[in-house]
Amino acid sequence: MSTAALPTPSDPAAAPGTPLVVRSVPLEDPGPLLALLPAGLAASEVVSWVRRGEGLVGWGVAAECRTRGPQRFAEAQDWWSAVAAHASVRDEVGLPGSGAVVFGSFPFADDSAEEARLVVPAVTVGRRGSRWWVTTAYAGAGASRLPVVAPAPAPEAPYDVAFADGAQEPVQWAGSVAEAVRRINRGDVDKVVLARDLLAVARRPVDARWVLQQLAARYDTTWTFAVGGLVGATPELLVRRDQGLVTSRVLAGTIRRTGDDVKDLALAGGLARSSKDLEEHEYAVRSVADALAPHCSSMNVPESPFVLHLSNVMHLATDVTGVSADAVSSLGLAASLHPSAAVGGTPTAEAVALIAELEGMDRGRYAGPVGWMDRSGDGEWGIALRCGRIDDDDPRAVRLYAGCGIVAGSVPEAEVAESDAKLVPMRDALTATAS
Ligand SMILES: C=C(O[C@@H]1C=C(C(=O)O)C=C[C@H]1O)C(=O)O
Repeated sequence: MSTAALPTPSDPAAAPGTPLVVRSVPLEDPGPLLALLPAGLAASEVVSWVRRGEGLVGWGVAAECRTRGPQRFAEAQDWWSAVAAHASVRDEVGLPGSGAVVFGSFPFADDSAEEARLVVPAVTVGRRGSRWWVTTAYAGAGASRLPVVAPAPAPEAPYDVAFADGAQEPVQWAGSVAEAVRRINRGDVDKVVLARDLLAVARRPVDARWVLQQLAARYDTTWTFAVGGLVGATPELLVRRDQGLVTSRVLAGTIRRTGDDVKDLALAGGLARSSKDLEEHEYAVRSVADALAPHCSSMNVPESPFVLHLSNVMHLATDVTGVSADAVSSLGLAASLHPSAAVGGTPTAEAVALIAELEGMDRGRYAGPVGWMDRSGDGEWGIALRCGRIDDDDPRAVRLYAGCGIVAGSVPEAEVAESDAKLVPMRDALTATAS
């Protein structure tokens, strides 16, 4: 694990490990959250967790931690507990997300070459309902200067983007799906989620702010996130812990939209009755309910799913809720839920091994938990889906990912089409032009 409390403009000489000084104050409405992100930042300096105009955005780095391997969640938790315990916090707002807050994004696999990224931004702006605030964080002594919080110049569209196949071409990936179906029929696993990647390369660095704004405008029921250069809009909330209430939105079972509302309504009805999709969904709900049960005193697991409509696809969805029965943080809950059967499979260990065998790629932080947490451990963690990773070293390059739950009844060509539909949000965000 490498940790560092990086210098900020207010304290250029801050030494690693210096306690953080954090202050939150109320703000007048400064304009849409995503419009406040300053221009000229590296993608890795931008954080976002925004849904329907509410949530958090941040920039700069007051403290950060990187870690990898099977202990990545525990190490991240230990680092944040120590940072939070030593921080000097003055919170004049007192809402979820005010005060000291950390953002994080974790690799899917224990053996990923990618690191988990934890960051406490130098500046965080939050909105909950009609209340706004700004939080500053810096390492070391020195006077806190309140930053200017105002809409920044609009980002430019990515320039001349070309797409190339990733680890497997669609035909090859269809072969991997067919092999997964054979393994399921042989009894190796009940369900496995297979993903594919795509490489987008622009002629100029991609501005994370552009991607975030495009995604938020089109997918208003999703959480628009950015942490450590991973940018996307996920419809799936792995877990929220908010003052003792635990919530998870489980998705599994998907159908593409046609764009014709009448047809889509009929398709939604078909999805809600499809035994293949209901089976796939049931595995995902079970895996979440089983993982949360030890941490909850009472739970509500609805018997049948509802259909969640997004602009590109519709999903079977179930909101599981519970009352927290222990002190496990939202990150601890996310760690015990990961990987749920929505992105891994059933049984978990066998499915994860099959993913490593058949996908032929490192998922990086795709399909891993992404979100934020405060000092009390409350926070929100989504599953990093419908996303891309802007390359740290070459910000013209973005790797996109999408996956599909495979069960006995899956048809390879249909899964290729479903994965294409799941790539649409990021593809569109990268190829849209300024209006
Ligand atoms: C794996 C992805 O999505 C997951 C798989 C789904 C499915 O197979 O129906 C639906 C929602 C997500 O839980 C993805 O978007 O990459």
